[in-house]
Amino acid sequence: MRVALLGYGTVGSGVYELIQKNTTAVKTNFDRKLEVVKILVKNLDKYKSHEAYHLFTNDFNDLKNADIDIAIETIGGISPTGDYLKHFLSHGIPVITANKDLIAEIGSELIEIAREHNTILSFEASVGGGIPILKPLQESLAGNEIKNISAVLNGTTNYILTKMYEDNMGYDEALSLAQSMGFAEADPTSDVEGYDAMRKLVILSTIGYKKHIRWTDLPLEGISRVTARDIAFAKDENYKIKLIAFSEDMGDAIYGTVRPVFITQQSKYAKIDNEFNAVLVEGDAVGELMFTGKGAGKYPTASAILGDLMDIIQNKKILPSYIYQDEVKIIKHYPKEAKYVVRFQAKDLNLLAAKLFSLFSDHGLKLTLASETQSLYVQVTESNEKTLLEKLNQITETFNCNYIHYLVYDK
Ligand SMILES: NC(=O)C1=CN([C@@H]2O[C@H](COP(=O)(O)OP(=O)(O)OC[C@H]3O[C@@H](n4cnc5c(N)ncnc54)[C@H](OP(=O)(O)O)[C@@H]3O)[C@@H](O)[C@H]2O)C=CC1
Ligand SMILES: N[C@@H](CC=O)C(=O)O
Ligand code: NA
Repeated sequence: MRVALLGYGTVGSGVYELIQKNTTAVKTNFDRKLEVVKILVKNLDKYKSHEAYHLFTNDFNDLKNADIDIAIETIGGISPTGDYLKHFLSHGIPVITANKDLIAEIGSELIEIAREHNTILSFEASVGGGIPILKPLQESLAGNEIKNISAVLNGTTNYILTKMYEDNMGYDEALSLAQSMGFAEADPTSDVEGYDAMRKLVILSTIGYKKHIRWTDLPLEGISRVTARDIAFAKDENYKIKLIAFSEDMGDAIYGTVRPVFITQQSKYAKIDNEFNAVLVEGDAVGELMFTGKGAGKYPTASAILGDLMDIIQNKKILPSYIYQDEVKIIKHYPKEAKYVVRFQAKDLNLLAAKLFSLFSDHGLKLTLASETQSLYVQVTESNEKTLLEKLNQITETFNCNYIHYLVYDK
């Protein structure tokens, strides 16, 4: 089995090492010889002292002209990667990718090309890093109607929030650390603004509900507006803040979101820290299942790619059920009554507090003043998100202030 490796960064180098490590086992167990025959990178000079320098190239034509049985893509991004993948698939060559950006954007098109050319596209590494989740969702849970999916899906932001909470580390320092450990995307905006988690949620939801959702259609908030003071407030009140991805199939519509939420210490996510991810799936037959493990990093991600590789070696030909269907109706607000924490920043906090009491007369409010940051934290009991936002917007019109509202997530 002649493997072409596209990309040799955090994930690609991990894949290369794991292939070397498993060559004997693959020979013994499957009677196949695994061999990396080409490695595509951008900057060839970086690899001059690599023991396998002769395999490296920065010219895709070298891969086109080589005799290749499997392509593994760990470059990332949409272009030129999308064209590379189309080339392999349209020549009947199986492709494994860790690229969630590409799958969320053109996964359906790529799978159609694979189907037409009787080959495979697999992408277990694209969601939840090392956690086996796509295969269990599609194959092991095939007898279930999937009701909802909720998850911590981004290692970088979970790492940042953990370090800010546990060690009082600053946001920038925590992000730099996550980058140095290879968790973050080339452009970490994808991580911190929630795009990465949203793309993963959409991949999970498309496979789980068999309804395609565009990742740009769902409401999204990352962690860039979460302050150290918010985290301190959460700690004082016995909560934690997590970036949660959540979707629910409501029959004729889908609710889906990525947003920072408050969770209690009893939450299933309370101990999912650092680069760990967790995916909670509810099926009508099986009930709730939780999958957890390292969602980012060199070896966990390479592990998922090796899993896909073993399936291809064994000639398993199950394509992910990642297909476009009719337009799906999207619900924009959280569909259940819930508690919220709102943080306001305003000049006159006393006047703001008075206005809040008059507006929320029917709800138990708990107010906490944080005058050192000119903020007021307001805990609102059972509320409908749409109504809550109408009231909050009324306040921002009256006062010169801004706010962030956190759902208190009950899983
Ligand atoms: N890091 C992680 O924990 C995880 C990453 N992923 C996904 O895996 C993929 C790779 O991520 P990661 O390994 O972290 O990224 P890196 O930035 O560490 O590595 C990217 C690699 O791709 C090469 N490359 C970049 N652009 C080109 C190009 N135009 N042509 C040829 N080669 C190119 C780079 O070459 P050079 O070395 O010369 O610069 C480098 O070797 C992404 O899709 C990411 O989202 C998925 C799960 C987890
Ligand atoms: N940047 C991603 C890497 C894995 O997908 C993350 O932090 O989770
Ligand atoms: Na995975």
